[in-house]
Amino acid sequence: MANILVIDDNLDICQLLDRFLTKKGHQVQTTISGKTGLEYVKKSNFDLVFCDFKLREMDGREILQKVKEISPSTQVIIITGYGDVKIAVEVIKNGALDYITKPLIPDEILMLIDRSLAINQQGRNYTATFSEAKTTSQAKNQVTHGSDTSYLRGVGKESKKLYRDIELVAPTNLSVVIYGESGAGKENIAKIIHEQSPRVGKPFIAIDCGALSKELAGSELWGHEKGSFTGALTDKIGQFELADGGTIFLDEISNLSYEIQIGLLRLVQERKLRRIGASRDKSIDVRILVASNEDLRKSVQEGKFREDLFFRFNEFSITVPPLRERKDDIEAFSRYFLEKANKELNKDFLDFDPEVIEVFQNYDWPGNLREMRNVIRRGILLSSGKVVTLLALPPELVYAQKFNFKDAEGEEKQPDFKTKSSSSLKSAAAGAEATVLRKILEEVKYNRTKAAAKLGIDRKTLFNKMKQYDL
Ligand SMILES: Nc1ncnc2c1ncn2[C@@H]1O[C@H](COP(=O)(O)OP(=O)(O)OP(=O)(O)O)[C@@H](O)[C@H]1O
Repeated sequence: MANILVIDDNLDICQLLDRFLTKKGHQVQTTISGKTGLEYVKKSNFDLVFCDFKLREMDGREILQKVKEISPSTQVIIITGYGDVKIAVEVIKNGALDYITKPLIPDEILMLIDRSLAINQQGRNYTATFSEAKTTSQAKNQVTHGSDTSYLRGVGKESKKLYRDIELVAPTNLSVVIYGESGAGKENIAKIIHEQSPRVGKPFIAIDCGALSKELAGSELWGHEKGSFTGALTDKIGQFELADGGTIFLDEISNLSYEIQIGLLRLVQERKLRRIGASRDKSIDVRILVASNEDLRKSVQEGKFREDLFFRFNEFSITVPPLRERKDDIEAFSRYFLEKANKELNKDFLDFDPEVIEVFQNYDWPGNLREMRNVIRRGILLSSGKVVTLLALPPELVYAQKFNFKDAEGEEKQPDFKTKSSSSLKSAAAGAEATVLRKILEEVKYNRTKAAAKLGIDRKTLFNKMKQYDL
C-alpha cells in the first residue's frame, strides 16, 4: 500500500484517482491547489505525489522542487499533456521519477506506483545493509548492487562507437563525463561502465544533483554527525561513504552549488571526506562518473562550474547520441521496449504495425529513450489484439513531423497525409485537428473567444474539442 498525494486543478481527475486508488488499497489525499498540496507534504509522509504540470498558482517544476526540499524521499510523477512532453522531460532532470501523459490510463498509474515503491524499498534495503547507517533520505537515489542492468546495445554506427568507448574506459579507474540529452541513456551507460569495471559487485549509487536541495546537499553527499545542525537528530552516512569501493554517478553535475563543488574537489584530490560536524576525515575509494546535458566547458566559461573540478572529471568523455540520431537502432529499441512493457504489464503483444515503425523513424524524440519507453507502454495499454497500431499512439507524435510546418531549411512545409488505412485516416484527422487547435490556442494565448472566432466554430464546440484533446 502506498501513501499517495494527487495535485491536479481538475477536480474530476482528483476524484477519479481518489476513487480508483483507494479501491486498490492505497491511502490517497487529493487537492486542486499546489499550495495546499505542499502543506500536506509538510504534515504527512507521502511515498508518491502525482502532480499536474500546469496548475493555476504554480507549475509542476516548482512543486517538484519544493516537495524535494520538504521530503527528499517522496517520489514525484508529473502529469502532462502530450504537447508538453519536452517540458516533462526537463522536469525529470530536476528529480521527478517519471511523467505520464493524459488521458490517464489506470494500469499505467498502478505500474508507476509499483515502480516507485520498489525504488523506495530498494533504497531502504540497501541502507539497512550498512547497519550503523541512520539515514533519513537515502531512498531517492537509485542503488544497484550487482549486475541487474538489462539494456540494448544497438547496431548502428553511433551505437558501435559508443560501446567501443565504454569498453575502452570501463576497466580503468578514470573519471568520465557522460554527455547526452535527457532520457538518452546516460545513467544506463554509467551502470554499464560500473558493471564492466573491477568494481562490479560493489555499490553503484546514482545521485540526481538537480534534486539535491541547497541546504541538505552537503549532508546527503558527505553525511553528518548527530547534533551538527538543527534537525541532525541522528548520525547519517553520506552517499559517498555508502558508495565506498564502488562507483558514484552524479547526474546533472552542473547543478551543484559552488560550496559542494569545493567539497568535491577536496574529495577528488585527497580521496578523503569529512562528515558535517565530524572532527576526523575518512578515506574513500570511489570512482566518479558524472553526466551533463550541457557542455561543461561552457559552464566553466560562464563561471557556473569550477575549472579545476572540470579537469579532474574530464579524464575521459562519452557522448550518448540522441535517439533521432540512432535511426538504425529505432526498430530494435522499439521491440526491446515492447518486450519490456509486455513483461511489466503482463501482456503478449507480438509486434508493431509497420506504419508505427515508420512514424517512430520520422519522429524527433525530444525525450529520447524514456519517451519511447513511455509511448510504447501506453501503446500497449491502448491497443487490442496483438499488434500495436497507429491509433494507440498520441496524435501529436503521429503527425509531429507532418505538422512541424518547417523543413530542414526552416521553410514552411505543407502537411503531408500519406494515410494507408481507414484507421490511420481517423487518427490523421484527430491528429490534424488537435495540432491545429493547439497552434491557434497558443497564438491567441488560450483566449477561447478569439480562438473560436479564428477557427470559425462556436465557443462550446471549441470547449468540447479542447476537452476531447486535453488541450
Ligand atoms: N541501451 C539501453 N537499452 C535499453 N533501455 C535503455 C538503454 N538506455 C537507456 N534505457 C532506458 O531509457 C530510460 C532513460 O535512460 P536513462 O535514465 O539512462 O537516461 P538519462 O540520459 O540518464 O536521463 P536523464 O538525463 O533524464 O537522467 C530508462 O528507462 C532506461 O532504462
